[in-house]
Amino acid sequence: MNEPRTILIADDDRAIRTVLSQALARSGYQVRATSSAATLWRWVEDGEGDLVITDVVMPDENGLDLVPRIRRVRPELRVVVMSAQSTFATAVKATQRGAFEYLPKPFDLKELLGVVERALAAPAEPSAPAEEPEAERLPLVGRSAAMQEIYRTVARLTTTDLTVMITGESGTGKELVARALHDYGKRRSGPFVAINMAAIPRELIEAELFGHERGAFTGALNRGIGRFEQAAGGTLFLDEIGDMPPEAQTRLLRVLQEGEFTTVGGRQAIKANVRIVAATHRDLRQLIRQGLFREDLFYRLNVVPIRLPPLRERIEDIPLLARHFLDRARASGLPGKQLSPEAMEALKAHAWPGNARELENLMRRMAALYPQEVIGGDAVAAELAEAVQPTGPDGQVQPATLEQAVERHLQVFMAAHRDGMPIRDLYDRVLAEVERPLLRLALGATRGNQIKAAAMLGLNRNTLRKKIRELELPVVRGLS
Ligand SMILES: Nc1ncnc2c1ncn2[C@@H]1O[C@H](COP(=O)(O)OP(=O)(O)OP(=O)(O)O)[C@@H](O)[C@H]1O
Repeated sequence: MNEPRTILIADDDRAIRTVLSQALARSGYQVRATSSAATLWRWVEDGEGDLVITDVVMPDENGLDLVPRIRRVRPELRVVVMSAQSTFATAVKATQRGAFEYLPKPFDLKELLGVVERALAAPAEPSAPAEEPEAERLPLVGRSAAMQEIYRTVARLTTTDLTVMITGESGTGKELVARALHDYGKRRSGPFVAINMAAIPRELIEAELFGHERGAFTGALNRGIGRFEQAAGGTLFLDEIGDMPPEAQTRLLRVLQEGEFTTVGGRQAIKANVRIVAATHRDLRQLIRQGLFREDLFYRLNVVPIRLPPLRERIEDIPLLARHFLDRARASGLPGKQLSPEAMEALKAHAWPGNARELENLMRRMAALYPQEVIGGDAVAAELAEAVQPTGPDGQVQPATLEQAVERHLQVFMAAHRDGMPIRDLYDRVLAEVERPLLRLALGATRGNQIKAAAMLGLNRNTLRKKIRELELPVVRGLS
């Protein structure tokens, strides 16, 4: 039988040491656990252990500082870093200093066991810790679970050249993530070149991307260098890839398959030397179904998908982001401002259809225009109420979905009651607000036929009757 593998754990939290030790022992590993970085270091120097799991903040030393030292004396020894300080900086530092994996706390034990298994099975590769870019001033802000997952993915991708597809609504930070992938990746000394498919006339996209020869089309007076060539040695960011015209898609697919391209009107193949990061706010799978996007190109681009969640799905990030944007506004010369707790609540209650960009714009506007140093809740509520809402061709406000429409109404309602009477029975009242028009419309569509209306709604007939009574809906006689 194989010798059991030994895992060294360093964490100053006794509960975590116990939980980890028990779980690992149950899985057949030998475990040694300590609360201090110094003891861990001694074990490592003595040649003990097959894997290290270490916390970041320990009383005597920072676990992240240990990682490169461990990698230097024991290059074969894998290190897993876990941290409650779940910022982008920690994830990037851990990876760049040579950690095998980074796990934000709290983590799932099953996930940890999976990581341990992978770490022990991975072939030993001596790695020189990369020289570190300044990780403290990292641009990505937010500590929600969703953002932590993104930090981990981005951190892992800094050591590869894999193609990445970033999806997310407008303003969620797609370009920022693309830049982070470049700035902290292997190609950071090369150029970062961005091209937005939606911003360039369709007939010029191929020439923009691949360059053109003199006389290739009307107006091509000289040879033009394309973005592929400009980005050589660096990263090419293809923004709004869903808007790429079909011919350009075919050409791009060929480049991805063959690793080389020709300019428009040219014949000589040029080697492509770019890392591709693509982004879109559109649903590419739907575009594929509609025949507007090539499925084979999608699979070539979607090697590592990163989905950026809308801001309303990570409300806990709003305070951090709001402060970050106010700090940035101050750094750019605007007066420094703070947000009152009520202002913060008002920000958290907003639906942010424009995501982080909308929040950034609001913070800049308030920093520039609001006279007091502390911004109050009323001021934020007033600004948000005035925020431009998406309008249709007839100038009517058009919330994108029923959920958004309901949310918007509820926000106004809540804001109006913030300082006044306590709200009661909200749940029933809101449901009644939705039920009333729903039943009215179903009855209208079936010309008052309750049997048909019940079938349409998927309700039992008696339930529908009861609801009609409760909601005091008018019954159209003679038709049911
Ligand atoms: N997590 C974040 N931390 C800090 N700033 C952010 C974050 N997310 C977005 N921002 C800021 O919000 C603004 C919009 O981000 P960005 O331009 O990257 O969005 P996008 O998804 O590419 O938008 P679009 O699809 O409209 O091009 C930028 O100024 C960016 O710096």
